[in-house]
Amino acid sequence: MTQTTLSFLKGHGTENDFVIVPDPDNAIELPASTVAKLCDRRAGIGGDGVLHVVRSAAHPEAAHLADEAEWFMDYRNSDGSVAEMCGNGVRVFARYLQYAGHVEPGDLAVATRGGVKHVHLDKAGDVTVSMGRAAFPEGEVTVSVGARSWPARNVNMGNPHAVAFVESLDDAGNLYTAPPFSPASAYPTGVNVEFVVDRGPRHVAMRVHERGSGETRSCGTGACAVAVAAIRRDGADPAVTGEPATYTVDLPGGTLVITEHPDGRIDMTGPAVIVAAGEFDAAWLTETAFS
Ligand SMILES: N[C@H](CCC[C@H](N)C(=O)O)C(=O)O
Repeated sequence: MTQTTLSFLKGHGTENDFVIVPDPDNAIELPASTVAKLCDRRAGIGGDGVLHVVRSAAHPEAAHLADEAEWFMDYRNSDGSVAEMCGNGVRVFARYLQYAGHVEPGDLAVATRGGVKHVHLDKAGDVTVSMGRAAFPEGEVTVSVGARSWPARNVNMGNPHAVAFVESLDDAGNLYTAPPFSPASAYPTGVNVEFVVDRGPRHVAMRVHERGSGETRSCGTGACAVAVAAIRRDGADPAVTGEPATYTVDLPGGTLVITEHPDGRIDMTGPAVIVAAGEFDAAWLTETAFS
């Protein structure tokens, strides 16, 4: 019996890693169970999420964006859930498009569930994504670890974030489970929770428990949420000062540089690496058990 294989690649941005599934015509079914299999670090390929690479015109959620962005990043968390946006994912997605010869280095647009993102891609080195503007939903929220709780800043980067400033990153505990938040109504579809400490002027460090993936080594939208929360805590809001504010965000997997402009636009700059390319057995993908 001839085996049918499907291509995949592995990539990461500050060690937030992804299984890349090229599928220009949107022909590969990716239910949550299949995504979880691909992301399983023992029985599968392993990753914090899947970047399903589809031409915008071939995907019902992106066809309306096809004139603006030829490619759609159909992002999934490692538990199979769908998220509106993945900042590290967009950088790796752009690097894949270059690796596959679909784009030349320079400026390109990527369609996402959080809208079209504009990317600047050099031949090698860092990638810059224009992440759009942060929103600050009303209402106080708190996050907890064990018996301790902290007030958190509610920030939306297309996806939801709760940003808590703490004394030590150890205060976050082991982050094996999602930190409880209150009120429950604040995040009806769950939330990415960031714990932040200061490292110096306009320099912070963070850990994150990501919705749908658990603790990751890095979160691009989370780094943006942390930066805009710190900018406002520090009285450096560019809409008030008229000056852009640039913050360095250290994560367990690397460093991202976030700039907020007076008009609210946020740029994120960081690495994006294609690690490997391979093929997996299509039959394995559809088997129900982790045999
Ligand atoms: N887990 C996130 C999506 C991935 C975000 C993160 N990997 C990034 O780089 O922004 C969510 O469910 O909203």
